[in-house]
Amino acid sequence: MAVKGLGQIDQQYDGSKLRIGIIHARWNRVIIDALVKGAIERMRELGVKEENIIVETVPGSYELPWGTKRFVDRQKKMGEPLDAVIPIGVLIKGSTMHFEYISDSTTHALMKLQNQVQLPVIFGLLTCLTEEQAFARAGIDEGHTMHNHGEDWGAAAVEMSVKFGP
Ligand SMILES: O=Nc1c(NC[C@H](O)[C@H](O)[C@H](O)CO)[nH]c(=O)[nH]c1=O
Repeated sequence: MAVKGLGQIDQQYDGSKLRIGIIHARWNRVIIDALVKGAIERMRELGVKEENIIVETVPGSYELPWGTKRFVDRQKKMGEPLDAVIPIGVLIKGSTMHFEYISDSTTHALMKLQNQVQLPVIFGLLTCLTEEQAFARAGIDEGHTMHNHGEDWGAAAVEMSVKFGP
């Protein structure tokens, strides 16, 4: 069994009554698309209906906190409230401190957002030092050395919604 990662799901939660949002950044798009696909596939396996998985995008990871808040508010206003939301972004270290500042500020903002929106906000931010690390965590590196972390995020969204929903 994998030492790291979600390992065994402790039980199959029924996602058939859930509506879950995914909001993803558009930087590092090939990796993003694999993560989003993994999250959707896992949620579909857990019974979440295709029409109840709503996908939105923002320019980059730094826009995820504000975009997520407005996304949740908009869905509520439309009468189609979300049970959980999965912000997804891929930050890859460059030659400046940009990576550190966005990673740290966005992580804290997403954590705090849960209390503001009173919903599970799943942590879907990959903060990688190299492209290889990012490809591996999206399950699309040469040797498929790791599972697609998007699957974990989809499973976490369903579990948190079912266990701790209203
Ligand atoms: O710089 N690298 C990255 C990045 N920068 C853009 C930033 O998130 C934001 O969109 C702009 O600063 C405008 O506010 N956004 C990412 O998602 N991944 C990166 O690796």
